[in-house]
Amino acid sequence: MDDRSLAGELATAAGELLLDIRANSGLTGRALGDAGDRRSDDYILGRLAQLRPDDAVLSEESADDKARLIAPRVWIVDPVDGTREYGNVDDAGGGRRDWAVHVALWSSTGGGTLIAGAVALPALGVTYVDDPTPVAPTEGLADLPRGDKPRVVVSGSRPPTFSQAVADAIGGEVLQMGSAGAKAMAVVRGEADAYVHAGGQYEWDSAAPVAVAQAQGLWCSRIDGSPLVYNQDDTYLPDLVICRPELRDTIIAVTAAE
Ligand SMILES: Nc1ncnc2c1ncn2[C@@H]1O[C@H](COP(=O)(O)O)[C@@H](OP(=O)(O)O)[C@H]1O
Ligand SMILES: [Mg+2]
Repeated sequence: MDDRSLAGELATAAGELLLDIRANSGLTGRALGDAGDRRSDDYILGRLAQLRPDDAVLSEESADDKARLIAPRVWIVDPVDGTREYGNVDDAGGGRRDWAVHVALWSSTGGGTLIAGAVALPALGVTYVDDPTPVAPTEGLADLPRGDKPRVVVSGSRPPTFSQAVADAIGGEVLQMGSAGAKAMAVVRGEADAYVHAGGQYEWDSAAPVAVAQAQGLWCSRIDGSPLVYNQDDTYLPDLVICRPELRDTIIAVTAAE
């Protein structure tokens, strides 16, 4: 199986596991988030060990083996992105939909680049991979259908200070949503036009979403316009912009000034 298909299959299967735990474990909140993180991590890393035994792995939920710094190929995994939203479950076993599973593959070729990625949105039953085939505009992740105004999606719990300034610059509005993967896929799905973040994040929060968004021709960078660089010793990668390419200059003029 090629790397893209494997990324997609692992993210999808981990998402199904997470839905099952959410519906049947009786857990909620933090305990559900912890159980989901652990089970999804065990599943994805177990499968990678079987199917790609020579590759290194960086995962939010496993100890960081620094052997990855000299490895030619590194899988960058977030077993549950939007853990807080995943744990937010209602009595019917449903709940919030803005959480994701991230599986990306980094290669040292050409100075280091993302060569595959998949973002599953299990609560919506969809998985996006780094495929250039255009994604048809799709509603269903945002609570409200979009109107005429461009939309900027930001963190619900830690929105950047410049959120409104970015929205004003493009004549748009701010929409809060959980999960970096869900927000990036909201841009891929056409439910939003830009995702901006600042103030803290790690490589696993953005690697797979960026691999998918880049394949769709979206602009992805740090808020100062510089490239996002992965598989670093320090995995802290605190800010990003993912947007429609025609909005890039206007948005980065605002975010770079912060
Ligand atoms: N200031 C910050 N510092 C560290 N991580 C942050 C952060 N803001 C957001 N994140 C991480 O980015 C992901 C998306 O956050 P948000 O939903 O707020 O947009 C979450 O990942 P996890 O759910 O995998 O922990 C969250 O922990
Ligand atoms: Mg995350």
